[in-house]
Amino acid sequence: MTNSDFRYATNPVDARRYGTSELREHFLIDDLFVSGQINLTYSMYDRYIVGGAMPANEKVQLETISHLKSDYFLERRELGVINVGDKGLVIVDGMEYELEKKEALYVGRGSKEVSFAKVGEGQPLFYLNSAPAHKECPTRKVGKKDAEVVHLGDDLNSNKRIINKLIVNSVVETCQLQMGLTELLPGNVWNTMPAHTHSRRMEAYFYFDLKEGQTISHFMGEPQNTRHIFMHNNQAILSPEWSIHSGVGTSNYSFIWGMAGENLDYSDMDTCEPHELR
Ligand SMILES: O=C[C@H](O)[C@@H](O)CC(=O)C(=O)O
Ligand SMILES: [Zn+2]
Repeated sequence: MTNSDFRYATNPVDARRYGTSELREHFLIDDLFVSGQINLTYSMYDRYIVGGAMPANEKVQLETISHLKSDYFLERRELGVINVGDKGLVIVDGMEYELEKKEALYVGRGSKEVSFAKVGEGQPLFYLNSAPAHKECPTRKVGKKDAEVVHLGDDLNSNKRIINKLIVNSVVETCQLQMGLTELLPGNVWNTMPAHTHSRRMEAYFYFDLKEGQTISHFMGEPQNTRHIFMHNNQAILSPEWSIHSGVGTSNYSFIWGMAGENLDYSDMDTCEPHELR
């Protein structure tokens, strides 16, 4: 069963008045993985969809949702899938792609049947991002060895991390989707600091591999007008194009970033230095 939720976009001036519950209601996505279900959030930020697929013993099929008014989900869209659980299968029009934890699959526009399945007893958890697509690009698996890897940060600033660019245009052709996975090394807790905005693209973060009982304070908002949202393991958050997206954990963790919008230029960011934040 494919379930969907809808979010309007918020402008930065209105967002300044939001309290804790409104921030959580508009930006936090906390119900991604439900056994035997696909849960999707359709947002008005570049019509980006964020979701999760958790196959039970039966495979679970990606169905179209009412917001798309399409015959099938990928009629006018592209899809990025990253597995954050045990080994699993993504089946695209009869072709099986086996994904280990932290491996990705790009699924091109026009693919009619997409389903998710277990391999043996393990529980795969497929994190999904989708954006409107103007043309068909070939479906392709991106394993961890195919990633473009960047090392950022250092121990002294508690932000030593590995950026694995998975679904980016130097690795796989896409229309507007970009996705990757960042791993904080033990003892390091800050992601995306110095923070940045990119008004050409929206972004979504999905935090995982956070240890039991720990939390992440995610920072959003205009650089001079920030807010925080406490997040737990396996939760996602929408970042409007005007917002920073950065976080600090009570322990280390990993997260998936996904973006869509005007360009495919990962480095097109406006950086905010730590002392400039308010
Ligand atoms: O626009 C790019 C995204 O925000 C992330 O790739 C940043 C990130 O993973 C990091 O600095 O840790
Ligand atoms: Zn960003």
